[in-house]
Amino acid sequence: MESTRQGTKAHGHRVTSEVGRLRTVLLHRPGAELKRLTPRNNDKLLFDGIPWVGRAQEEHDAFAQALRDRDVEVLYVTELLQQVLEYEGARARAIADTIDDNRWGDQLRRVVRGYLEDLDPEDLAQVLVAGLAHEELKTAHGLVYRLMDRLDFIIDPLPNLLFMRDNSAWIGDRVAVTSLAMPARRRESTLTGLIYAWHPRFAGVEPVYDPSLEHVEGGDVLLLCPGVIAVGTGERTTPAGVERLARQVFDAGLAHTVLAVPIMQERATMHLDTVCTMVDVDTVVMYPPIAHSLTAHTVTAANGDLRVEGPRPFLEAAAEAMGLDRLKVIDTGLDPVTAEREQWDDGNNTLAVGPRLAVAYERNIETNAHLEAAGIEVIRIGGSELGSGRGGPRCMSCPILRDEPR
Ligand SMILES: NC(=O)NCCC[C@H](N)C(=O)O
Repeated sequence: MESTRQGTKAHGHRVTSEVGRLRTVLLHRPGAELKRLTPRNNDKLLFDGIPWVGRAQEEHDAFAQALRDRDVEVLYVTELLQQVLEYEGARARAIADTIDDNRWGDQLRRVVRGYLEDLDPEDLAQVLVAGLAHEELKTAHGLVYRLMDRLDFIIDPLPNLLFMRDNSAWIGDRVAVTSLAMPARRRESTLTGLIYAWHPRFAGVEPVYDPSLEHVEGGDVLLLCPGVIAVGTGERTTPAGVERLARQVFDAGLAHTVLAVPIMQERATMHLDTVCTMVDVDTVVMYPPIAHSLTAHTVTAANGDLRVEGPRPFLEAAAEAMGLDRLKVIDTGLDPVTAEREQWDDGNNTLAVGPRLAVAYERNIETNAHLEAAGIEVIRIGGSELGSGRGGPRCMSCPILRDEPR
C-alpha cells in the first residue's frame, strides 16, 4: 500500500464524559501475549497470577458481546494495527521504535530488524503484541544473543494491552496518547500512537498528549463532565504529569478545570479508576473507606499560567467545578473486609454504557447489589481470568465516541 492515508471515511470520535451513551469503544482481545506469563515473569509483567488464556478470551468475548448488544461499536486494536502496518511509513516507524532497545547491541539489532522486515502485517502485529522469545529468533548468533537467558524475551510481550484504558484516552475530539510509567507497558502507547497517526479512521486527529511527556496513564483520567477532568496521581500518573496534562488541555480549549487527586501509591489503587468511577452525570461509585477522605487540588488557567487551589474534599471540589450542588456517592455499605476484597477485584471499576447503565464484574456481588438498589442497571460479566491482571470493565475499554451527557 502507498505510504499516504487514503479512503478516509467519516467516523466520529469525541468523548466529553464518563457516562454519555457509549457509541464506539476500542478493546484488545487477549491472545498469545498472555501465554507468555509464567511465575518467573508475572510480577514484572504486572499480573497477579497466570491466567487461563482460553477462558480469559471467552470472558472478553462476552464483554464485547454485551457491549454490541447495547449497540456499541467494538473496534479491536490488533485489527487496526494490522491495517496500519500495510503502510510502508507506519511499518518503518513500528520497526524503528521496536529496535530502539539498548539491551541489544548492533549485531542483534540488525538481526531483529531483518526478522521484523520480513513479516507480513498480520505477523508483524502479532510480534509487536506477543513479543519475541529468545528461541524464536533462530538466525541470531552474536554475543548479546548468546549471553541472554534462553527463557528471556528479545521483544517483551504486552499482556497489559488488555487494559486499553491506560495507553490512550480521548478528551473531547482529541486523543491523549499517554506516557506509561511502568517499563512493562511503555511500548503499548507506541502502538496506539501508530494507529492514531496512520489509520484512515483517525485522519486529521491531532494528539493532545504524547508518550515523550511526563507520566500520565488513562486509568487516572476521569472526564467528570464536559470541561472538568479529575486526574489521579499516585503509583502511575506523576504530579508533573497532571500539571502537563492540565496545560495541554487548557491550551487546546478542552477543559477549564483539572482536579489533581492524590491516591495511595500502591498496587491496589494504581489508578483513580480502581477506587472511583462514574455511573451517572452526578453519581460516582467509590471505594467506601476513601469516599470522604479523598482530596483534590483545583487547577485552572490564569494569565497564561496555572492557578492551584486546595486541597479540599474531592466530592466538594468536584461538585463545585461541575456546577452541581452535590456529587452523589452510591453507598455500597460494605463491611471493611468485603469492601477491600471487592475493591481488589475491581468492584469500583465500572464502565458506563450510558447514564445509570454500567458493566461490572459479576463476582463483586455486594457492590453490584448496592448499585442496583441505588437504581443503576448492572450488566454483569465474568472476569475471574481477566481480573488476574487487576483491571475491570473500565480499565479494559477505551471509549472513542460517546453522546454528550444529559
Ligand atoms: N485503569 C486500570 O486500573 N488499569 C489496570 C491496569 C492493570 C495492569 N496490570 C497494570 O498494572 O498496569
